[in-house]
Formats: sequence, C-alpha cells, structure tokens
Amino acid sequence: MSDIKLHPSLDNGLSPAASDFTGGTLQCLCAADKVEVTIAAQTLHNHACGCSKCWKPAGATFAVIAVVPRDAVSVTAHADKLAIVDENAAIQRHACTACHAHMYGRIENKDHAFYGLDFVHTELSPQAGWAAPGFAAFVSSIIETGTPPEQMKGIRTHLRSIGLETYDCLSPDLMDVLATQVAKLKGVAHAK
Ligand SMILES: N[C@@H](CCC(=O)N[C@@H](CS)C(=O)NCC(=O)O)C(=O)O
Ligand SMILES: [Zn+2]
Ligand SMILES: [Zn+2]
Repeated sequence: MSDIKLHPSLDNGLSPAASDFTGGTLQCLCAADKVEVTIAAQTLHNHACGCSKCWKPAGATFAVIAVVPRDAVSVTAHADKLAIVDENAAIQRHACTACHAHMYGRIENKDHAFYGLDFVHTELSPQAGWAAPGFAAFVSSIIETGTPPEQMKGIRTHLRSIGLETYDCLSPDLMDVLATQVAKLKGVAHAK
C-alpha cells in the first residue's frame, strides 16, 4: 500500500453523499474576504484527477473534482478576487487571485461535450453531504508533476483499495460521451 498523500477527501475515508442533498457553498482559502460560490445542486461524476491543471490542496497528489449544471453555480461573495487561470484551456478555471484555490471551471465552447457543466471542488465547502468520488482519472499524469514512476503500481493499488477504479484518461462512460460528441460533430453518429 502506498503511503503517499493522495488528497484529504481520499486519505481520511470517503464520506458518502447525503440523500436529499441539494447543494451548498464553496469558500476560498483566504482568511478574510473569502470568495464564495453557491451551488444549488448535488454534484455529478465526482472523481480524483491526477492532471497537472486541476487545483490540489497543499501536499495532495490528486485533485478531487465534480461537475454541476452551470445554471446552478453563482458567485455570491468577492467575485472581484477571481481571475481565469488559462483563457485558452477548454476548462476556464476561475481562481482566487489571493489564495489560488480554483472556485469553478467553466466550458464556454458550445461544441464541447461537457458544455453546460461547471467543474467544482466540493472540499471547499463547509457543508457535508456532497457526492463522494467514484473513480480516479488521469492517474499517469501525476508523473508529470513529480511522482516517481516506480510509485505508480502502489498508488493504483491504493486507489483501488479505497474503491476507486483507475484510468489514465477519464472513465469509460465519460470517454464515450466525449467520443459521441466528436462523432456528432463529424456527422457520423448513428441514429438511436
Ligand atoms: N497530462 C496532462 C493532462 C491534462 C488534461 O487533459 N486534463 C484533462 C482533465 S482535467 C482535461 O480535460 N483538461 C482540459 C482543460 O484543462 O481545460 C496534464 O497532466 O497536464
Ligand atoms: Zn482566496
Ligand atoms: Zn484534471
């Protein structure tokens, strides 16, 4: 078993979703004048992400990130502190310019399969009851941010031991959604 710190939401035991949970707030890590984002829905597809672009708390190897309909997301305090990390990325990550926490990631390309969904880190929420992570994505990418390759076998075993299947891109279901959108855009999608 690997003793590497994956992420607090993974290392401290997965918290199950509360039934009837309808959302809450996210707060940035600033001591004062916190950016606050209100989410009026439960999240979907929560997962660990090992890519270099997703925000991770200090010391964590993975991000934990989920999606929620963009209509359910609103900035309710200190929006002036937010800036987009990379305007050219598919996911425009709106981060606090003081503490650097990513408050929400938005897809503005209407042709993208995930258009209409925002990406959020529910560990930034004071409320309990959010959906638990269900798989680990972009696992091999942790090598790009410094994890020694020889630790990968142990990390994958560790992730599976806490119930998360590991993938080096997204999960098969989500890869199918992305590929289906590409087929539609190319005009080769089969009618159902
Ligand atoms: N190996 C790359 C993978 C980056 C990547 O493709 N990330 C995925 C998962 S978040 C993605 O969809 N990125 C779109 C984006 O960052 O806008 C890295 O670690 O930087
Ligand atoms: Zn902040
Ligand atoms: Zn990522």
